[in-house]
Amino acid sequence: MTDWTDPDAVDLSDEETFETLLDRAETREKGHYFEFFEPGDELTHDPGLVLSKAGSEDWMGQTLNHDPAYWRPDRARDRGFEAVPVHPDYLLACVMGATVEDLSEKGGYFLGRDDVTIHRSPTPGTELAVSSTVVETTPSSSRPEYGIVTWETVGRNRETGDRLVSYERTNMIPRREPTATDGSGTVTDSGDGEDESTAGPAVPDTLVTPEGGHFEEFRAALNRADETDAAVAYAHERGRTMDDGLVSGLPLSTLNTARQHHNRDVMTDSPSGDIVAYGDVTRSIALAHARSDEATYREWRYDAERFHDFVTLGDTIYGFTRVLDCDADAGPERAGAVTFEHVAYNQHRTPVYSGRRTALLQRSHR
Ligand SMILES: C/C(=C\C(=O)SCCNC(=O)CCNC(=O)[C@H](O)C(C)(C)COP(=O)(O)OP(=O)(O)OC[C@H]1O[C@@H](n2cnc3c(N)ncnc32)[C@H](O)[C@@H]1OP(=O)(O)O)C(=O)O
Repeated sequence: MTDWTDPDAVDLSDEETFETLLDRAETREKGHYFEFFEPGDELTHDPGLVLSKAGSEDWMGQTLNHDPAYWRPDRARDRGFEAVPVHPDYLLACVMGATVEDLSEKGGYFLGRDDVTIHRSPTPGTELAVSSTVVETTPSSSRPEYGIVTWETVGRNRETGDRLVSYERTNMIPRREPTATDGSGTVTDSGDGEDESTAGPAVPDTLVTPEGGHFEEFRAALNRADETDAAVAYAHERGRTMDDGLVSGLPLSTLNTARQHHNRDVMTDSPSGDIVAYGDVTRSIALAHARSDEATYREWRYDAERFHDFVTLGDTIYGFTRVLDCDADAGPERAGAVTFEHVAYNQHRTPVYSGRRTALLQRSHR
């Protein structure tokens, strides 16, 4: 009998031997298929990520979120923070990153996120405790190899138990067993008899741009638009091309093990055909473009976030913003709340992300 523990019993450097071995080997799987998730299940995510100054600054630098309140103590104090906090996009990515191994490492795409609230602004050194509850599981009617899963996730300060971030997120998750479906999707008839292909999209004739970045300038722009049946909407000049650091580096630095971002071999045979950018990186870049054209006081809430199309290496992400509402009474005296719809789009002008964001903007006279 061969002694298979003998190091010389098998030549692992021989291609044919190695291939035969690989064929026989069972692969120890990572992540979970759609069938694993049941509504009501609670999952505690093991990675106890510690938020770091270096991680936050790297995220900010790479995504063009160059707001000095998140690295300069004097500017942080001016903005009402007791100490320099980590950037909220980095915080959100760290909370989400810690969930990926349990929720989505099997390889589904991030489709959207709702009810995102930044409850607190933690400082570097804060250790995260992250948990999720399965909210809903639905078979996909158009893609029999996938199901749709929604989870509610909460990221807390492990030491104090305080909530830092919470949200509901939806992913396409591969099924272990594809379902029987015609896979055709449903073609619906609007029923009004109008030929939609020639009607053209409904857009305002006039788009108004705020004259500055403070709360009053956004409110004035909305008032101006209201008088002239226009919308307040504008594009941002900056663009950021997706390189390796953004597509693979940033997700891995926040413990996001989704293969979509770092395994080109597996992704060749997937709907995107290549690795894709982490949704939170794409989103953060579009928000950075928008923030660079406003006097942000605080990030607050996000809703109806949707990822419409793939972003791959070499794509360039631009930003477009529509202003939806201004609320002078929300927040402290020195700021007012503005609700935006932000769109990230690529070099072909294809929207890849859209989402609503409510932020507190500084008032100009305070
Ligand atoms: C983190 C992380 C992973 C990532 O970050 S992945 C990178 C970010 N995400 C993407 O790049 C995906 C971009 N999206 C797309 O390219 C397309 O949406 C996609 C995935 C190709 C699918 O396109 P389809 O045109 O085939 O289909 P739909 O977009 O209509 O959606 C497929 C089914 O999902 C349902 N659905 C979509 N959005 C939601 C939602 N927000 N909530 C609930 N359900 C949603 C939709 O109704 C379709 O259902 P069917 O029953 O009709 O199949 C990580 O790993 O975590």
